[in-house]
Amino acid sequence: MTQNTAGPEQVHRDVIVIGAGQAGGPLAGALARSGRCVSLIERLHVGGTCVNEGCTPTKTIIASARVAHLARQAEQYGVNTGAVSVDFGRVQARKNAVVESFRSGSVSGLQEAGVEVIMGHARFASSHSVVVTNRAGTPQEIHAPLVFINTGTRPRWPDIPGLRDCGALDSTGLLNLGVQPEHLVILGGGYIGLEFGQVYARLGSRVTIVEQAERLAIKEDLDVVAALTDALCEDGVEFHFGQKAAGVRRTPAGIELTLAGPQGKQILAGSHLLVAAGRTANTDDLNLAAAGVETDDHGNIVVDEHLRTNVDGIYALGDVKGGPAFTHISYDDFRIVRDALLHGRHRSVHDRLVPYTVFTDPQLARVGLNETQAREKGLRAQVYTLPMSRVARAIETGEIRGLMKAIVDEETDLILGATVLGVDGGEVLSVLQMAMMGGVSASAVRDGVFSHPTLSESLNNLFMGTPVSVEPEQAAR
Ligand SMILES: Cc1cc2nc3c(=O)[nH]c(=O)nc-3n(C[C@H](O)[C@H](O)[C@H](O)COP(=O)(O)OP(=O)(O)OC[C@H]3O[C@@H](n4cnc5c(N)ncnc54)[C@H](O)[C@@H]3O)c2cc1C
Ligand SMILES: NC(=O)c1ccc[n+]([C@@H]2O[C@H](COP(=O)([O-])OP(=O)(O)OC[C@H]3O[C@@H](n4cnc5c(N)ncnc54)[C@H](O)[C@@H]3O)[C@@H](O)[C@H]2O)c1
Repeated sequence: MTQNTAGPEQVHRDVIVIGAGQAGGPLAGALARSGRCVSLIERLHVGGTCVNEGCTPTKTIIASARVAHLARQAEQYGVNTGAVSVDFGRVQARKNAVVESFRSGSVSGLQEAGVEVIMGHARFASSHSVVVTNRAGTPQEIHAPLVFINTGTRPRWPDIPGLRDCGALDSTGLLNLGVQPEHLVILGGGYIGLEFGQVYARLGSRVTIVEQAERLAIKEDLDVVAALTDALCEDGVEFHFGQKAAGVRRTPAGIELTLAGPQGKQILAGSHLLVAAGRTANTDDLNLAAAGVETDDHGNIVVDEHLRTNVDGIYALGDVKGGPAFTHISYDDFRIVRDALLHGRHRSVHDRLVPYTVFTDPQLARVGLNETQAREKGLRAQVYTLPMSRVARAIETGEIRGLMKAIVDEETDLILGATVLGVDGGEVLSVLQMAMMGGVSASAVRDGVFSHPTLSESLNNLFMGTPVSVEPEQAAR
């Protein structure tokens, strides 16, 4: 239904979805297929961060970097390759082709479902209306009783003198850079810093990561962090821990970062600077005040366990609610909302496990509790550990870096959490996660029959080992 008034054209729909990310696109499709009239507003690319500048492009170039790495190791396997060189243009072209195919798949899925996709930037005009100027320059005010916000996040640029003017890149900028950096300096040793750091080191760049914390991955157990740090150093990544950038400036050769740490000031020069210091919710430009939607001190939208904001009929899904910022979580947010609205099933965000995998090599994958957390909680638990150097499959394939750990409840023998730092760690972790989801005990996994020689088969060995109790003096359950 369309009305002509002064100002923007007034349009009425059943549903507005803002942002075509990992929740917004599937939700718009599901609601349209259920017969609702749905407008999906997206300002840049359908598919959002994951498809266009996140998971898909990074995992595609990680694959190229892994091939370069293996080719350099070829001699150890008795294979001669000659000198290994990287054609950076072809690496980028392969990545772009995969991104394009995923993106166009998302677009055609929405078209088939009958979703009206409007390419433009949405702003709230009231609690249940949104103004958008589409790419043809036509302003519209769209009204709907249901509004879903899936606007995601963007890179956070720390407030460092000179940072904005020195030609630094964020992850999106680096993915689009046509040349391979000679010396990539990375500010931040989190997910993005580590994945990009190893990629570029393996492609042939010099890489230096500056991390303000005293070590990597502060949420992880110390033995896991030490093994990950060693693996990355072995691949040529250099680290500066406990250092803050006090300033940065552009030089004829690239950039120069002034670091301030316990040892005083230090200058670090590089050809390019990647800012990988976290991300900020895309809420500041939504005019949320007009809708009355509440945000927290960081600008994240506040939601309840069913993803409802404080305003009736407005939901927020994905990273914009402050994380956990993963594609699988955003997609599950979609399923929670879809099931509540279309199938009358009301699941809470608290009912799910939140696994994650850092796609370094070895991958760092984790679900549930680690040893440190079990100790902090004073749980009566056992810790099982198996180095990858004792996994038959890893020895055969020559990829023995890392370790597996599992935390098991002393009383029930159920798995409370696991960390796998190893080749294909994310896949092995999923086996342990399935055991957690199904209430399968550690003894049952120990005695399970798995194909030989797979990485998963080594879970027999993990639970055959002698466990260590989480420090008994702190056990208080
Ligand atoms: C480099 C990188 C690598 C990553 N790798 C992984 C990985 O391996 N695994 C993993 O699980 N996660 C990964 N992530 C995180 C993952 O990409 C996000 O968690 C995921 O995309 C979920 O995002 P979302 O659905 O909340 O929104 P997004 O995918 O961010 O989509 C939000 C969309 O909203 C649009 N938008 C914003 N504001 C407006 C507005 N006002 N009007 C209209 N449109 C708007 C944006 O253009 C965007 O398309 C990675 C992220 C990055 C940056
Ligand atoms: N494989 C994956 O699942 C994957 C991959 C990439 C990104 N992501 C998601 O994207 C999010 C953002 O990634 P990210 O790496 O930007 O953030 P992050 O929060 O993972 O890491 C940021 C790091 O930068 C450091 N830092 C912050 N300010 C700094 C400064 N001024 N100087 C030096 N160090 C500084 C922090 O201490 C932290 O270690 C992640 O939290 C994750 O949810 C997931």
